[in-house]
Amino acid sequence: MSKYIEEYKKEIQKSKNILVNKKVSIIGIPLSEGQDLEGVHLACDDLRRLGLYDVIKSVGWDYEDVGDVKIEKKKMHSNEKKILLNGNGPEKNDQNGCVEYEENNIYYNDIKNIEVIGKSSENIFKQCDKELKKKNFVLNIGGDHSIAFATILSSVHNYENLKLVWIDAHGDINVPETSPSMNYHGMPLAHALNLFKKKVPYFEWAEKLKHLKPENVALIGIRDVDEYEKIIIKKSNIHYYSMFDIDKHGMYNICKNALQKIDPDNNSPIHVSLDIDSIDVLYAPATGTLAKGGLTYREIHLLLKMLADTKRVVCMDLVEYNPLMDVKDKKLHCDSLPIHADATVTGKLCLEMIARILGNDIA
Ligand SMILES: NC(=[NH2+])NCCC[C@H](N)C(=O)O
Repeated sequence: MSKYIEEYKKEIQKSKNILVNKKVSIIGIPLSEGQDLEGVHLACDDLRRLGLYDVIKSVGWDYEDVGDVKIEKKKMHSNEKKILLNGNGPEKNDQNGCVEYEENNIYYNDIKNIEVIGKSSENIFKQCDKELKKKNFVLNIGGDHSIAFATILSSVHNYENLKLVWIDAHGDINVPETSPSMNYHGMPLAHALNLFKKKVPYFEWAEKLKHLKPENVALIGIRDVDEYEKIIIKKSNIHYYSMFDIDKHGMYNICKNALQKIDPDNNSPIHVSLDIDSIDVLYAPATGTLAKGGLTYREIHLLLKMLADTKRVVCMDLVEYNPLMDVKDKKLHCDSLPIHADATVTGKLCLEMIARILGNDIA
């Protein structure tokens, strides 16, 4: 065995996860209002059906499924236009008990479905906070990437010095002024970094909470980034690694470098936010914003294994899997996890990745 591999193995043997119990809290978050397609809200139930519990048990972990977070429905407002057209502070309640936002420049008024997202995010934050306090490994199954604002703030709230590894084809770091779609799932990283210039309706609950610091963030896998997003990424002081960087240096070196940058002392808790669209269409066809040239099966597994080897991952989001878009898979000889025989391609990959972040090794 080469010296390289021996050294790596020695290094990881030293560490032990003292941060979490060997128990996974599963939180289903069927929020799909951050983007335009139907189906992403079905992911958590789909993974439960395909063998989520057996997979977790088979890699030596216990689990507690706390069910799905309540997704708030949009209320009927007495003056609907007022709420969407004006972006103004919560001034008064209408007869349905709804907050109205009156005209001024304090609030963003045009982010799509922001009432549902803002109110549901408060529920996500609370549920996540409760599970993190149990010192379990918290697994948040989306839903679209909108869920990450609340899950990350919850991790930041519970773990001092939290580091974030965001794995994605996209930056998700648009601010409303630069967003081409006005879909919130393209903005949660910017929001968590507190880059928004105005307030966001229905997110008042988060205003006093600690936000992320850019030096604690590594963004890995980007390849479909909007014009202005590129500028935001460069100016923001986060550490970022595009597919070109991965091609050039290899995933092993990229992961080592990213961890070294965000956590030079190797002792901080890590939150992983994993968007399924980081992975190539070939291995993960079931997602709404597909981008060619993504991570290979080997690369994503290597990355997750190396993160698991830190023994400091305390929370993971798995987002943007849309079961309605998935395709049939065939059983292979090497399939060893207890995954249901009718699992589809992306669904099966999601379960394999969950096994990997919990420390299950590929031979
Ligand atoms: N989480 C995702 N899939 N994000 C895709 C974002 C696409 C685009 N950049 C936007 O802001 O609308």
